[in-house]
Amino acid sequence: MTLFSSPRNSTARIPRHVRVNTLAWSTEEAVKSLISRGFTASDPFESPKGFLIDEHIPNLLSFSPQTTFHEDPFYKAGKFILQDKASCFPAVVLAPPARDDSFVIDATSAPGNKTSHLSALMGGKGKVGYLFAFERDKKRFITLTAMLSRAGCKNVEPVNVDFLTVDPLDPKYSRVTHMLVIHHIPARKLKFIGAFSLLDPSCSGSGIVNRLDYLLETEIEDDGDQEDRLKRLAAFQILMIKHAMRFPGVQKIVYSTCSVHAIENEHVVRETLNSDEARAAPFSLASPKEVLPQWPRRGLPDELEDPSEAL
Ligand SMILES: C[S@@+](CC[C@H](N)C(=O)[O-])C[C@H]1O[C@@H](n2cnc3c(N)ncnc32)[C@H](O)[C@@H]1O
Repeated sequence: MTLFSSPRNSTARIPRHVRVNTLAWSTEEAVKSLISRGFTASDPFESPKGFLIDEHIPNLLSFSPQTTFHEDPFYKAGKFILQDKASCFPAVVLAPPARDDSFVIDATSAPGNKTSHLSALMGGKGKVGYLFAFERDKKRFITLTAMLSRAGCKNVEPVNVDFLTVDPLDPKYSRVTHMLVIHHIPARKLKFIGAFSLLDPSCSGSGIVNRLDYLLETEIEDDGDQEDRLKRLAAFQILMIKHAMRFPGVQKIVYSTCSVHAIENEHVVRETLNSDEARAAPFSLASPKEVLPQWPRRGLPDELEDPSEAL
C-alpha cells in the first residue's frame, strides 16, 4: 500500500486538501489518528473515507471533495490547516532554512495560511528562524493574529503595516534573506541575491478553484473595465516586487498569484527582472531544475521572454 500518489482523475476533479500542521504533530501521527477514526489510505475519488498523502507537497493530505473539516476537532485545535495544494507551493518553493539565523518576510500575510506554513517549515523540527508577517488591513490583521495563535506559530512577528512603507534599510530587517510576495497559484521563484521573503499581493483571483482558504479582498471587487483593473493590479504587483528587491540582504523572493492572466504572472516577472532594482541586486529567474524539478509546467511559453524558461 502506498500513501504517496495522486488521486486518479485528479485533473477532472479537485480533492479537499488539508495540510498537517507539523508545529502541532507529525504527519505519521495524523495518519494514525485518521485511520483510527475510520478513514482509509485509498483513493478519495474511489471511497468517500479515502485519503492520500500528496506527492509534491510534504505533509499535505487529499480527501474526497465531500469531506468537510470546519467542525473537525483536529481543525479546531489547529492541527489541520485547510489549505489548497496551489496555495502550499509558495512556502515550499521559498524553503527558508530551519535555522536560528533564518530571517524571512511574508510581505502580504492575511489570513495567514502561508505564514503558518513557513513557520512550520522553519520551526517544525525544533529549530526556529524568525518570520515578520506584514498585513496592511486592520480587520484582516486580526484574522491573521488569531490564525497564527491557533496554529501555535511561536517564531512569527505579525506587523500591521503597509509593506510599501517599510524602509528596506531599517536595521530590524537587515538580516532578512527570504521574501514571499503572494498572489497564489503559479508560484515563481525569483532569485534575488540577498534574503528570504514571500510576496503574495492582491490579485484578480481568477485562478481560484476552491475558496476554502481564501478571503476575497473588497479592493479587487470593483466593476471597472477588466483590462484596466488587471493593468492596475499588475502595476501594484510590480511595485511590491521591486520594493522587495530593495532589501539589501534578500537572496530569494517568491512571487505567486491566484490569477490565470499572463499580465499578472509572466508579464510581471518579465518586467521586474528587467528593472533597475533587479539589475542592482542582481536577481534572476530561478531555473526549473532549482524549483520543483518534479513539476512539469512553468508558465505559458508564448508569454515568456525566453520560451525555454517554460521547459
Ligand atoms: C492574497 S492575500 C494573501 C494571502 C496569504 N498570503 C495567505 O496565504 O493566507 C493578500 C493580502 O495582502 C494584503 N496586502 C495587500 N497589499 C499590501 C501591502 N502593501 N502591505 C501589506 N499587506 C498588503 C491584503 O490586505 C491581503 O490580506
